[in-house]
Amino acid sequence: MADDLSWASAPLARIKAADTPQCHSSHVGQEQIPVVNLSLKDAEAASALRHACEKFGFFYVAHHGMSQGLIDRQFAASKDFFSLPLSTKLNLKVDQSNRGYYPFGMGSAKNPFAQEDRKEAFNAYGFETEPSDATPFHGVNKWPSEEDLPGFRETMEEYHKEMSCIANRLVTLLAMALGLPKGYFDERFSRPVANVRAVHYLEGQPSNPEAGIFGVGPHTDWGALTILATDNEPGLQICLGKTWIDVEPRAGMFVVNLGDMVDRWTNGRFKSTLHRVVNSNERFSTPFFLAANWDAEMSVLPSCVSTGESIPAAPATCGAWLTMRRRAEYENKVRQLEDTSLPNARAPSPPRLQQISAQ
Ligand SMILES: O=C(O)CCC(=O)C(=O)O
Ligand SMILES: [Fe+2]
Repeated sequence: MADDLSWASAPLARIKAADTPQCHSSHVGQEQIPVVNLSLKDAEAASALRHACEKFGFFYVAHHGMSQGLIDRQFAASKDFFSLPLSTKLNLKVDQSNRGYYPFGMGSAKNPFAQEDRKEAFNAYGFETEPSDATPFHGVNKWPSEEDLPGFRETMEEYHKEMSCIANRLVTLLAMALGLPKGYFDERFSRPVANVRAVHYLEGQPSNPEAGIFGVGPHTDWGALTILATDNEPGLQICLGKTWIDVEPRAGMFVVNLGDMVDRWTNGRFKSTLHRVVNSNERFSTPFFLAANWDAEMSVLPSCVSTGESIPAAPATCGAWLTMRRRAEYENKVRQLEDTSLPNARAPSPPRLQQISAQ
């Protein structure tokens, strides 16, 4: 795996570092985010998908096939999890495996100039390796015991499994939308790095974009695509042109966005769009992140390169990509902490764990 991080901070045309400030203004505008109806025949759905991917990188999916019952059960399970005593949750704290509990105040602020994201989260992957596996994103999931939270694991695993089916359909449509054979991407998603993340934006912790305080700071997703379920609380915004656009929750639909892998494979034809969460109230959301196989290639699709077009450098495999994005984020954070001239040095620190712990 290459060890050079220079690409991560270089102003690359296509590969957006997490801190690229495309959307300067705090102006929030309106735009119709398209809906892709998954009950349509493949060709029709693929055509709608193509338009959405080229223009927005974001779309709703309707008639996706997941029952409202399972969506509701997942949110109920997620709320029960976050209501556990902090000490129980902290026993499941994330490590290099990226599995388990992200406490509030530790976070993964993706914008290094912002403060920590105002959220707590729980992460579980659809694959496991040996507990001793020190490869980033590998290892075993960290579930609360059945005694502490009966049925939580079963619900989240069922949700993950059904989300994987929707994701597979989207991957097929993605290939068709690019004019490729239906099964073109199947091989690179045969053992995907896919995870479900329950997220809780805390009550009494409203965002304040001017002060650099966010539910989630501006970022692009690292994987191939993300399928997001939210409660009825707004907050998600995407950067179109130079304006932040609200993505309102819509009953019965998920929000889907493309991540950096698809942006890279298509050389920017299909967009991984900058987004953030600006919330006023308590909010729950559950993104399902689909990345390709660990060893899948990051190379640009031949059909997406015109003669003479230059292609920015990038790691060779999806695993190397994920590892570097994570490391770049971490190193940015360290740089930020060390550099007192950065804006965050002047902003007040978020309250630490003890201060917000109601348990
Ligand atoms: O909670 C949301 O609406 C989106 C969260 C998000 O963008 C992320 O976790 O990558
Ligand atoms: Fe995201």
